Amino acid sequence: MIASTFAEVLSIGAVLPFLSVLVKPQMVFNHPAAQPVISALEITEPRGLLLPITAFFCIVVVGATVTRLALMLAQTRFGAALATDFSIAAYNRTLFQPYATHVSKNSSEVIAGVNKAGHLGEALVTPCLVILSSSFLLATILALLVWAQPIVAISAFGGFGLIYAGITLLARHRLAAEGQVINRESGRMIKALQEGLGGIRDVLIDGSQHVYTGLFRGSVAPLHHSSANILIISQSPRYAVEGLGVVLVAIITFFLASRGEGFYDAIPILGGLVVGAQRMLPAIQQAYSSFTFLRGRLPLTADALSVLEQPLPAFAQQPPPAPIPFKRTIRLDGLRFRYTIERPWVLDGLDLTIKRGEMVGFVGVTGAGKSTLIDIIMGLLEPTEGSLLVDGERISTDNQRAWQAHISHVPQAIYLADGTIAENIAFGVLPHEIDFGRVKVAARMAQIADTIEAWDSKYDTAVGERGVRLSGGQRQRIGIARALYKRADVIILDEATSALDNETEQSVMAAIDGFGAEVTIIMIAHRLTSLRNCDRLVELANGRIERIGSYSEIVENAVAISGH
Ligand SMILES: Nc1ncnc2c1ncn2[C@@H]1O[C@H](COP(=O)(O)OP(=O)(O)OP(=O)(O)O)[C@@H](O)[C@H]1O
Repeated sequence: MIASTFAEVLSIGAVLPFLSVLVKPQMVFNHPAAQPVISALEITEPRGLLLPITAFFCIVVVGATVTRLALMLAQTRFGAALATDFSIAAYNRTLFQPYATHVSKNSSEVIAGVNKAGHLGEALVTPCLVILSSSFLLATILALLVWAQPIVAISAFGGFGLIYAGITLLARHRLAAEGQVINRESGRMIKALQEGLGGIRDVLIDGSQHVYTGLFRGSVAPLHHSSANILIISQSPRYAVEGLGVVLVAIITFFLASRGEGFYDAIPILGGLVVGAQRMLPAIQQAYSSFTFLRGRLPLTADALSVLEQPLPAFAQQPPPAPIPFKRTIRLDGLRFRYTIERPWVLDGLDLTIKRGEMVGFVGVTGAGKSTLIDIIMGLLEPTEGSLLVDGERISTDNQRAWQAHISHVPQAIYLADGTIAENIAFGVLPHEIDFGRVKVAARMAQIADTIEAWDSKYDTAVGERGVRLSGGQRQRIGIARALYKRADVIILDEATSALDNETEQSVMAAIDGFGAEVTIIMIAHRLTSLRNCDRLVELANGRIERIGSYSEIVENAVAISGH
């Protein structure tokens, strides 16, 4: 920045001797400061100065241009590097938020937050850098011009400054309002996109494309309108100032030329002013437009900073912890849970002990709290009151990671990544670290190996984005194979076999049951027959344990439990 400013100032300063040599060569030839150059270059007459001074002037101008370019490059690269860091930090911090935070937010809100953080570079850092470097350059050039021609410089640039200050003052409320619109509508735009594309099957069947296009238009139109307004506010003074600049040069020329020393004497000063203005006006404009951009993106910046301020738990910076010992029991002790203080208790005083190696099924009518309970057992949600104990040790934020290292979770809806079958079974493992032997064993146990091995590319077959090429039952078996690949000793199945036919379900369950006393299995299933291999069934009702018994004991009441 200093080098660029120095080069700019030098190029403006070089105008004076250059034009002086053109109009008053004799005076420069006799000037004491020119003597060392004259004797070094062995110049004998005034006109001989023309070539060296022209060359010097050109070199200085080229040098100034190159340093300006270098400064612009450095600023842009720096902004881009920071934007990358901000995006990664925002995504990382968001991923590390507790599950309770995630369930309390709309996913489009979360995506919009991470997205906004990615724009921090262009909305905050680059404008600040531009304002800083432009102000430094402006102050230096102005000091030089004031030193050379105080009255002319102050009146000319004071006029320009007043125009910018006036417009800034007038437009400040408008800018703030447009900034609010941009911030609000950029979030809504993501929401409209997500809802339309997320529910594409229903959109196609219902023919409701125009509804979602309308929603999208409702946010995109004000978003672009406000961005355009900010652009107009930031660009409009340029035209006024450019026009005024020409008028000012004409007036100053008139006064300098009519001062008596004649027009020729005024040319070097005028040249200096014109070059000074040519450098200063873009710098003022840049600083001003960066300021308006910064001002207009202030609400967005505030939102983005709040994403970056999300706390990182201590374990985020530590290597994965070793699993805590689990040899005997998982115990729920006076467990109560509610999502927020305003909401009713979902679980209201549960006491239960699950022995290692046991297969326990949870049943209960819809909304009874089964999913909430397994989220607590998995250490995703913290009990509001009471505790979850593993071998007598209370699970809290400090050791939840070490407990989760034991667990594999198979949800009803399996998320499939856009990768190969092997990558989806060894989910979260880098491709070069996948143990293919283990992938095959897991696939065989999940009753999906025959299907996969019948495909041309076998385990390297690509799964389309979100697994559209697989049937519901195939997806569930991939999910089960994924849990088996992890070789966890606690497997939690949440409606994980609902899309399988009875026969496949029984083969999968028999394979899982075959793990014996090493593996503890906790299951939820609406179809009671899915739970027939369980050692015990626990029936939840109104947030409490209604009954505990064997499959045959509970199944007598099957109709009442399932609510069907
Ligand atoms: N994120 C949440 N925020 C607030 N309340 C919730 C949330 N998730 C679930 N609930 C409420 O908690 C209660 C228990 O829900 P939960 O999903 O645990 O029941 P469930 O027995 O698993 O039901 P289902 O069999 O339908 O899956 C319900 O009343 C539900 O409305």
